[in-house]
Amino acid sequence: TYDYFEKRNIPYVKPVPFFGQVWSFFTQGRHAVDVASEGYYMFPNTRISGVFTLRTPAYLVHDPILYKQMAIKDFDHFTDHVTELRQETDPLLARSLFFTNGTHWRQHRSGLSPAFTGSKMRSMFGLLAKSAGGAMERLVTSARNKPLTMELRDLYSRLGNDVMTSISFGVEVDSLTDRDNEFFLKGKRLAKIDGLPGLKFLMASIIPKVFYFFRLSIMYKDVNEFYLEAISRNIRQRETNRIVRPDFIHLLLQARKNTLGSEKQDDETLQDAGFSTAQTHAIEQKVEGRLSWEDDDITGAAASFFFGGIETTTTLLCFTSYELAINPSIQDRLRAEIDEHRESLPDGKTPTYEVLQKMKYLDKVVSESLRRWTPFGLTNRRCTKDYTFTNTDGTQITIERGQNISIPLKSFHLDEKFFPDPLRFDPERFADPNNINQDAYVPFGTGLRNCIGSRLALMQAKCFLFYMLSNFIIKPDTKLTIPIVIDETSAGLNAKHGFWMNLVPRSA
Ligand code: HEM
Repeated sequence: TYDYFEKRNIPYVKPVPFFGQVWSFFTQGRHAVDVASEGYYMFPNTRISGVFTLRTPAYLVHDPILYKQMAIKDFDHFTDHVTELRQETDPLLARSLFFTNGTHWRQHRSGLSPAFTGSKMRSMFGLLAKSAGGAMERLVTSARNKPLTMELRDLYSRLGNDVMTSISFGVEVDSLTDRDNEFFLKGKRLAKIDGLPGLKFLMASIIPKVFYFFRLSIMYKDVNEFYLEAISRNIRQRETNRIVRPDFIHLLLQARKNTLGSEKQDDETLQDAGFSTAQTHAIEQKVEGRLSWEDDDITGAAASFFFGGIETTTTLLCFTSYELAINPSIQDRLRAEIDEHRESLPDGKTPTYEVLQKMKYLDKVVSESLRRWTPFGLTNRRCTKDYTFTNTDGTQITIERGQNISIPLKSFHLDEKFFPDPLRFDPERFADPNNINQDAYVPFGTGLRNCIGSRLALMQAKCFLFYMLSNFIIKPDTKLTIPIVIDETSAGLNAKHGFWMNLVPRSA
């Protein structure tokens, strides 16, 4: 078994007998993404390297151009993600986009894509700005002109939960005041990727076959039951009372009735959500049949927005706030841009989709934050059809059907051959987009299976930052560790000791 890569002349990380790389995951006290990407730094002169998970060989892509080819031109060889979940044990996540494969994924993705276009995002923006603006007003009131000491992951995950509950499920909650409301508590358990669920998520990604065989589940049973019941109830109410609300449930009900279209013309003229927006690829022509969008499919889709969207967007906001707190000149410059644009707003405070897109410095700050602190540092593909390519030394390599492939997005972003002085936070890298290596800059992945929610994530992060800097100056609290210490036990990217900040009201 362990001579697999030797025979193929592919450099590989030497395995610990029987455990392979899984041993390092549990013994090295390093973050899972760094352990999985270790071959990237060991073998700088190859397009791909090998690794063993238990006794099974798997690949790590080193060359962003190879990733791009696999994800676009040769997509048919790599249509799947590696994870396999059972609907009996994980009824929500097994139906969600990230975890479905094959024909079901094609039907699901082509059905959902029209719900994420720029024009749909703009029409949802009102709900988002209302939820975030209301929360910000309550925060300002509670500050009573004095600095608030807050842990920002808690704050942003509350705001994010409320926004997603509103735009996904059509329910308005206030998790700043009603701190233990059921939607927040369940949403937090749904989006949780540290502790036990994080460990299970890692297992499902690293050793998917073992995970499947033992019928393990990622999600808590009570969370599945809560959402399946809440969404079915919500759909029945809408259908009985003919309620129309510009949110995801509405769009998915349109998909069910086959009436969800895209406003192509509008989308062509609409400015995109930012430099980092993941490009849309058409897969429609390759889809056989349509998904019937049962209630459980609609719930599964909405749950995947929580699972894929809340932690990642919260991470983006936390690390951006951290950088702004320790780089006051960047914060001042961003605040000046926000103030300038706020003056042009009809009510002088509520941002619009269009105004956010006009803010160039905001876009640079967010783009750089996604590079420096990649929220989703490693993605994967499963080879669905044998694939041959040429390595840097001229040898032909064939990846066989069924093999797993990891793609180290974080390593691309922190590689000095693509981004000089990579650990420095410097929004000016994005001053001229032509200077950015766009194959290596992939915070939302690339190709037909890239992140479907990039517009929503950017729009939400920019809206929250707009409100935060309009109302507060973000300063490090004494409890904040500088430089930040990463929590190596979390499956996502998190600070070990929290994001403790002082929010100083600007009116103080
Ligand atoms: C800053 C925030 C976010 C980051 C950095 C991020 C990043 C990513 C990445 C890297 C992937 C994998 C792409 C690939 O394999 O090529 C992905 C997939 C996905 N993301 Fe996001 N994401 C974010 C926010 C969101 C939001 C807000 C949503 C939903 C509303 C979302 C929904 C999804 C889904 C459903 C997939 C699976 C797509 C598929 O398999 O077809 N993400 N995301």
